[in-house]
Amino acid sequence: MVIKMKSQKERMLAGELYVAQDEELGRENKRAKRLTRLFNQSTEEQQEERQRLLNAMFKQFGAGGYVEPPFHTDYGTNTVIGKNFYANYDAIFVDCGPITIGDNVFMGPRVGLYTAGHPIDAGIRAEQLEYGKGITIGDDVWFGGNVVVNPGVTIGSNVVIGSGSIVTHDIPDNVVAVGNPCRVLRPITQQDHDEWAKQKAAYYADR
Ligand SMILES: CC(=O)SCCNC(=O)CCNC(=O)[C@H](O)C(C)(C)COP(=O)(O)OP(=O)(O)OC[C@H]1O[C@@H](n2cnc3c(N)ncnc32)[C@H](O)[C@@H]1OP(=O)(O)O
Repeated sequence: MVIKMKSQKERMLAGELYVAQDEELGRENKRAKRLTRLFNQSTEEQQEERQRLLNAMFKQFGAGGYVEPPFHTDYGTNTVIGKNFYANYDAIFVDCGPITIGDNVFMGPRVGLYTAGHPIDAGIRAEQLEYGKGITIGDDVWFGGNVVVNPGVTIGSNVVIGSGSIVTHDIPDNVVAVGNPCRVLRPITQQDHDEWAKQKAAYYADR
């Protein structure tokens, strides 16, 4: 009987300890570095080229999406992004674990999705063993600037995460959440809808 050893990539995506100094992972990391370098060096006149690079970079990049350079990611191939995505400058997606982002997600500048973790034990950490835990984000989420999302976190749908938040635990649907550690500030209600519908009506009446 032949017992197939799991690859470091398989271990990584399964959330198990793995070693990143590996041929397959090195190749995929190099590919991401090349694509992000080309993307980050592109100009505002090269929108078609930017879209091509974004489509090549991620496992899936939904229609109508845009990323403002500079952008950085470890692999890109472990990240699935829904429709109408927007990330402002300096987003960093460390996708050692899978990153899944729904539709209509907006990110302010300097948002970090960090799936990677290293052992708390210093001796084992120095042996280069590490792990990734996936991050999942629902539909209709707006992140303020400088938000950090930690490994293993799930954020629901129809959520606003305030600027500067460090999201260490799951966040449910239909809330504004803020702070370090990020906690639910309040629900998003019909009153929010009515207030913003009033402002929208005033905008269109004024054009
Ligand atoms: C796609 C892009 O490029 S976006 C551009 C970047 N923009 C940003 O980063 C702005 C993000 N906006 C925010 O963080 C806003 O504060 C929002 C949307 C979370 C505000 O939500 P609101 O429900 O209107 O909250 P409001 O401003 O009334 O504040 C309520 C309380 O929460 C606190 N609070 C609001 N935002 C934050 C925050 N980011 N971190 C910590 N506390 C906060 C307020 O201080 C206030 O506390 P208090 O009651 O003790 O005074």
